[in-house]
Amino acid sequence: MENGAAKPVIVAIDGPSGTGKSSTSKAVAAQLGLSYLDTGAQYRAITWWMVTNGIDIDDPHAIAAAAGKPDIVSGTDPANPTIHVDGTDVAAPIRTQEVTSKVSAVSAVPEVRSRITELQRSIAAAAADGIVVEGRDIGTTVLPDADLKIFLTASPEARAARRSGELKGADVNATREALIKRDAADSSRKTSPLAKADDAVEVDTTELTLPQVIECVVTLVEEKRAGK
Ligand SMILES: Nc1ncnc2c1ncn2[C@@H]1O[C@H](COP(=O)(O)OP(=O)(O)O)[C@@H](O)[C@H]1O
Ligand SMILES: Nc1ccn([C@@H]2O[C@H](COP(=O)(O)OP(=O)(O)O)[C@@H](O)[C@H]2O)c(=O)n1
Repeated sequence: MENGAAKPVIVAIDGPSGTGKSSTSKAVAAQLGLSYLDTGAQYRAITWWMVTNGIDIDDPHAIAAAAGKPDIVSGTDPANPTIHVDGTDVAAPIRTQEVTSKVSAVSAVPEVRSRITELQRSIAAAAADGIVVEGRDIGTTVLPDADLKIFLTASPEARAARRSGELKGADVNATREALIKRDAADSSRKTSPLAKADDAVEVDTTELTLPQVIECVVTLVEEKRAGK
């Protein structure tokens, strides 16, 4: 692209839980003036709706039949990301232990994935200045033509320590076991599992501070933009 208005840049950031996807993506988007989409919040929101409406989480047919019902709206300002279901602000209830323990089962259902994937693609297409989209299958399935794909990793110990620091007083071992179980479910599902895209840049954040990870990703985006 010639000098002038920059082409919208699409950045995909994937990886397991606690690797720093949300914190990194929000900060990178804010620094570069891009939109931000937390796709995990969308899967949590549809899971919250299923739980609230008494759908049997152990019955994939019941989940599939209901997948089209909730209206899920994501706000993409990195300074104030929002998530609403049928007009209700669900930012807090989607983070409960109950939703966290059920989200992998709901998000494994193909009808749920196709519904949410379509929503994600339309949000990305509407982002005039570009967007940072974080999740599990963004580089592989949702936005395979993204300008830059990052795959964040970290040791299970580091991830559990970060998460239990957030859930004040949570036992690190129990948190670690729950993370490992959720990663295994997310990585082994048939439809669009958690996976690194072949052309993604892998960044191991175990020994890095959050500002170091942010700087690394900002530099990679700027290099991509300069190379266009
Ligand atoms: N490199 C890092 N070093 C230390 N703590 C981090 C790092 N990256 C993220 N964190 C912290 O770990 C927690 C989980 O990060 P988050 O961005 O929510 O991860 P994810 O979205 O991958 O689950 C947050 O409290 C965040 O501040
Ligand atoms: N693109 C995505 C994002 C999340 N998910 C699902 O949603 C769950 C919650 O994602 P999240 O990003 O909020 O999880 P945390 O890493 O923040 O704990 C994951 O464990 C996956 O089951 C998915 O299937 N695909």
